[in-house]
Formats: sequence, structure tokens, C-alpha cells
Amino acid sequence: MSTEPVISVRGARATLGSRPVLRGIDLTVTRGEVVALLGANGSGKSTAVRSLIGQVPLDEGRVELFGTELRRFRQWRRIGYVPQRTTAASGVPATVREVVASGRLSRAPFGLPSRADRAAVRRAVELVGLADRAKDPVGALSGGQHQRVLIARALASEPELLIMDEPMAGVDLASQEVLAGTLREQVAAGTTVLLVLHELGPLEPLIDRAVVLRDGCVVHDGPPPEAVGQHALPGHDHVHPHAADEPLRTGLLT
Ligand SMILES: Nc1ncnc2c1ncn2[C@@H]1O[C@H](COP(=O)(O)OP(=O)(O)OP(=O)(O)O)[C@@H](O)[C@H]1O
Repeated sequence: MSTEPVISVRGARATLGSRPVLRGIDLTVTRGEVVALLGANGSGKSTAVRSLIGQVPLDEGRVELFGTELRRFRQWRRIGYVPQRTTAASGVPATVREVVASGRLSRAPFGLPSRADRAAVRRAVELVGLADRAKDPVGALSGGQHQRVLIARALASEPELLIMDEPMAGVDLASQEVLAGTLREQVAAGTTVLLVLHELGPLEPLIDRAVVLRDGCVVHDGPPPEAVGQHALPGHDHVHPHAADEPLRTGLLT
């Protein structure tokens, strides 16, 4: 595997309101890696990925994407981003195909979509198993299907780096399987992936490395923790200090 960093974060500090949410984070993701960002609710996972794409300004530290400082980075077409799921998109009158096609705009911001654009949109819709719903309004879909649309939108630009914030949250089992399969194909094709996850779940076999946050600090960066996600119960749930040989428990269900 290449060691070329696709994401490089050094000493990132960020404050939201008056609260220090990132307190000196280092994170490197190299080309072709699949890294899970784990940790309890409020540990700073979403803030960390949002700072990567410039949505949360850093007080200190630096971010580089594909070797370019974030401030100077312009090649957004190389990145697909799936935000944490919100209900904001329900009621949008756009169809599945339109929403997915919007992910292609960074490739062809002016003019009509090319044949390649249309083919990429069709492929992305097929990948997430929604070909038969392409003309339906997104408002008519289930939560899990809606999440698949957002993932297809990120895939439509054929990104080299995919950043997903809890892609499995609130997604039904059938959709989880589809998403795991989609991601497997992306990874096999060499896409670099950073995933915010609450629990490893069906994505576990794909994960090369896990970075665990607690209170805005990295408390683990290495092999994925044992699959506590499937077994842990709510309340079982925080990251705590460990002896070196003790399996890491991340409390992913908080
Ligand atoms: N806009 C904001 N203003 C003030 N505090 C915020 C804001 N957004 C998030 N926070 C706080 O920052 C902390 C980190 O939030 P963040 O969403 O990054 O955590 P997370 O690890 O992604 O958690 P979750 O799993 O709940 O998404 C939380 O305590 C949250 O309440």
C-alpha cells in the first residue's frame, strides 16, 4: 500500500460555542486505506471530518488534502462526502436521479451533462440498488433508501477519497447490506475511505485501521478494536484507559 497521505491532520484544535471540541488531533490516512473514526457521542468525530472539508474552522493546527494545504485545496471533485444523516432533505421535490446527478456538478458545473456524466450517475444509482426508483421523488423513499441516495450522490463524481459520517445510522438491515457491498466495491477499486462509525457492524471486514476519539483527543490509532459493536449494550459504553494487553472497548453505542 502506498504511504502517500491523502488526509493529513496535525494538532487540530477547534471550538464550537465556547466548548473545545477538538483538542489537538493528529490523523493521517494514506492512499487506499479504509479508516474508521470511532468514539462515543460528542467525542468530536463529526467535527473532525467537518474540519477536514473546511466546514469547521480550526483554531490551531493544519489540514492537508492530497498534499495540499486545505486553504489552497480546490480539487473537490476528488472527494465524495456523505454528511451525517439529517431529515432536512425530506420534502425536497427532486428525484433520485436528480439528487445523484447533483454530485456530478463539480465535474461539469457549466453546460449539459456529458454522456460520461450520465453514465456515472446511472452507475452510482445502480450501485446502491435504486435503479428501479431513479425517477421517484426522494421524499417517497425510506430513511435507508434516502441514505443510499446520498451515498450514490457522493459516488457519482467517482471520488478518490470518500468521507462518510455514520453512513449506517438509522439504516435498515437490507440497506446496510447494500451499502456494505457498495463500499466493498469502492475499496476494491482503490478508493481511500474515512468513515465515522458508531459501531463497526457489517463494515468491520473492510476496516484497515481505527482511530478512536475521546473528548476531542485521539486515544487509539491502530488495529480495529474487537467487534464490541455487535455485542455491547447501551450503557456499556465509554472509552476508558486500558492496560496494553487488554482488548480495546470503544463504547460505540453511546
Ligand atoms: N454548533 C455547535 N455549537 C456548540 N457545540 C457543538 C456544536 N456542534 C457540536 N457541538 C458539540 O461538540 C461536541 C462534539 O460534537 P460532534 O458532533 O463532533 O461529536 P460526535 O463524536 O460526532 O458525536 P455524535 O456521535 O453524536 O455525532 C458535542 O459535545 C456537541 O454537543
